[in-house]
Amino acid sequence: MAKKKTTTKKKPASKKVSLKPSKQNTIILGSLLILFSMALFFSFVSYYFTWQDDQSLLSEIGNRNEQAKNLLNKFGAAVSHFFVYKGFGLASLIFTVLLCITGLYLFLNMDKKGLLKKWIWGLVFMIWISLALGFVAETQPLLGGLIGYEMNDFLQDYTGTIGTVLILLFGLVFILVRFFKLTPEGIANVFAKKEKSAQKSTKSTSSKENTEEEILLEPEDETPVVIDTYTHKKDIPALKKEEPATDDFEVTVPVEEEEEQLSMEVEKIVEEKEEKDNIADKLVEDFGEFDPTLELGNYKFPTIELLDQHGVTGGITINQEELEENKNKIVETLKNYKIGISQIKATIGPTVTLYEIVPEAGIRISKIKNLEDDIALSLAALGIRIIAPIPGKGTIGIEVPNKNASIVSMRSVIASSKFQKAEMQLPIAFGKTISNETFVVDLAKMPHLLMAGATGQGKSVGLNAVLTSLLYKKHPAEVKFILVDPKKVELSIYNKIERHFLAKLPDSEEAIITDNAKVINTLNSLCIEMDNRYELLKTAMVRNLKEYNAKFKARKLNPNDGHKYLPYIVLVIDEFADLIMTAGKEVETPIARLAQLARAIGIHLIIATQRPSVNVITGIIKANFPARIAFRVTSKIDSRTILDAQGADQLIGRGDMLYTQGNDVTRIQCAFVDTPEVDKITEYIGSQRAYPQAHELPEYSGEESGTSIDYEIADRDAMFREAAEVIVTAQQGSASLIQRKLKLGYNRAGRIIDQLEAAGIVGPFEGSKARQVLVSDLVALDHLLSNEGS
Ligand SMILES: Nc1ncnc2c1ncn2[C@@H]1O[C@H](COP(=O)(O)OP(=O)(O)OP(=O)(O)O)[C@@H](O)[C@H]1O
Repeated sequence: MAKKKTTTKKKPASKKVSLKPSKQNTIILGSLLILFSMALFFSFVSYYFTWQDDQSLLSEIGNRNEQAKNLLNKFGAAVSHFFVYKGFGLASLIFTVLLCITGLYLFLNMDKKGLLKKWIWGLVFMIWISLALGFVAETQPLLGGLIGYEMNDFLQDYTGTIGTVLILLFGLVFILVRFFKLTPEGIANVFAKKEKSAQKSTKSTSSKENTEEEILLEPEDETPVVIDTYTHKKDIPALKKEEPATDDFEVTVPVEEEEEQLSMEVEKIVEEKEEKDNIADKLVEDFGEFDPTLELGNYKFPTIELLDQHGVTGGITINQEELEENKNKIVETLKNYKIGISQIKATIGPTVTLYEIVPEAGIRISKIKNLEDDIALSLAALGIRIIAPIPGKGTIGIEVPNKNASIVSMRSVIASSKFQKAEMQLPIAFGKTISNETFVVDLAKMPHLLMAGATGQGKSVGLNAVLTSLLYKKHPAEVKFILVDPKKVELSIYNKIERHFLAKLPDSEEAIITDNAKVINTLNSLCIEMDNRYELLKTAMVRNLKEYNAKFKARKLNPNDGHKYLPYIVLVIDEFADLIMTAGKEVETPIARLAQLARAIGIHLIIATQRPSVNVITGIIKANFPARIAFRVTSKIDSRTILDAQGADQLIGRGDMLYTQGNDVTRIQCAFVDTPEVDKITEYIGSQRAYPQAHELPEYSGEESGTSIDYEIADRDAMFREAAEVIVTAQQGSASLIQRKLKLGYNRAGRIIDQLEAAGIVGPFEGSKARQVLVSDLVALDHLLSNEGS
């Protein structure tokens, strides 16, 4: 089984300081309230019988020798005096009921949503009852209490007796309508029902009488007698059947139906709540939503100051002369070929200026397209690209490189509001488009990216731009990188963020993979991770990682069932051609598999190559990488291989690139981020508190270690014997165990495992599972090894 790491699981969610009382405390508080309400109830009730006796005692409440008659003695007399006499009178009993209900809610830990409503209604009742009693029993202050008396007095002074009665009536109507949900129709229905039932009873008595009559008439006949009353042929049964006594049915049946309809009552449906959701709600209520970033709660995102401005402070400087000159040259060249222009417009970008022309009516577009080289010649400029027509605009675009291209700094695109406000899962700021807009795309939507271009045209800078964008937007808990760098130097700067952002195989020492053999293991391990994640998604009944994580955050997935917060995994392969050349199918198959299936579970691939030939970017790779970036290439064929369109051969290099995600091709100037800047960012992140180790991928021992080679006994490792003993004692055939126990490197431990297999001590390689140990104990091992020599 794949080793499951539970770094996220360990997060002590309960660490969060909660101001809410604990469950025990609410139970205690609940029971206290219930008992207190009972005490009040008994006090109030007995106060009505003892108040006169206890009246004099109230002034000497502190005197221990005096005894009150109230059931709860002086306490009862005092609180009752306060609540009943000075308060709401008889209605104070409602207060004790409310207290008791509140206590029950707390004691049984019930959903407190309805409680507030009960209190509000309780208060309304108390006020109304005490006012009503204050009004009808003005001379009995104990019934309405001081509040009822005063309210009544106040109302009488201002509205008179009739006004007070009307106000009381309004209160009553309000209570009946809002609390008891009574409506005039409802009342009418009740009356109608009563009338009907009265009618029914009279009818049944009258019909009883009828039947009695009939019975009297025909005492021995049990068949419907009504027919007989009409036909008077009671003794001919055949006639009874022939004559459909329709009149009789009409009279008797419909009346009953009508009665049924009128008295129908619709019962309210009580919706059942899902048990699981309830628990989740409660957990969220108690601890808040699960926060994956909690373990590195103090993590600070890199600041914008770490990035350089590269000498660009303002926008692009426009050279009017150059603009005018280029415009004239374009118009002239076209005129030479008898192409008239009715309109021309220029859009200045960071590296190229787009001249949009509207040709005169009747000019063929293909004619202009064919003049690409002629225009380039007359402008004496490289990298002219003609877009005829510009999709969706009805114009023809001629892109002419600026004489002084301005650098698009990473700082400017990171600081742009478009990137800062991007509500994307994995936002990437690539650079700026030809119209100087920041170009931001979501890697999660791509869902995989292919970058190609001749050497030295800005691929590595492009990769750094992608990684930097993610570092600026994502917390270490949310995304993990797997970096493959056969060139060994390009991505090594990211070593510093190993324990924050990188993921690696459990046994590998280096987080950045430079060895092609290890790439195969990593890819296969990623496939295992993919399968595991799909399994988790399936049990969670969600369709993608976003939904899964949202459900996990809402505490609807139980970590004890293996659920955990799943970070995005971005696999970056810097030199893909090199990998395909050395490993071929072995890497192509897992890459294709990942590319086909991994989008839903948050694994995204970015592969870069400087050799965009068809044997590197094969059909199967291309089919699964709809998002592609082409930096400058040397031939039209290469451009076609990457983009399925030409144009990349006409780029000017230095980060000038074409991006496509399906049909449209967008020209972008890639943002420039230099190695020292990346160094500063990784240093900034790396110096902060990190996870104990890099994110671990599922264990996958490469198949190459499984090929059983016949090792000579003499060639065995010096630690062979110790390793065999460790394996046999633990009865677990894994290289990592040897590594840990004997403190060996991964490669050496792997070799020893091979030798153990050759010696018949462990079984063959079994994918992600540990190998079987074939020797049961140390005695058997001793026996086996001593017999080998002979
Ligand atoms: N976006 C850019 N803006 C300005 N200059 C750039 C940009 N991208 C690249 N350059 C220039 O081009 C040089 C080469 O870039 P980079 O190292 O990215 O090329 P590469 O395609 O990765 O080459 P290789 O394949 O050999 O690694 C950089 O040192 C830089 O001077």
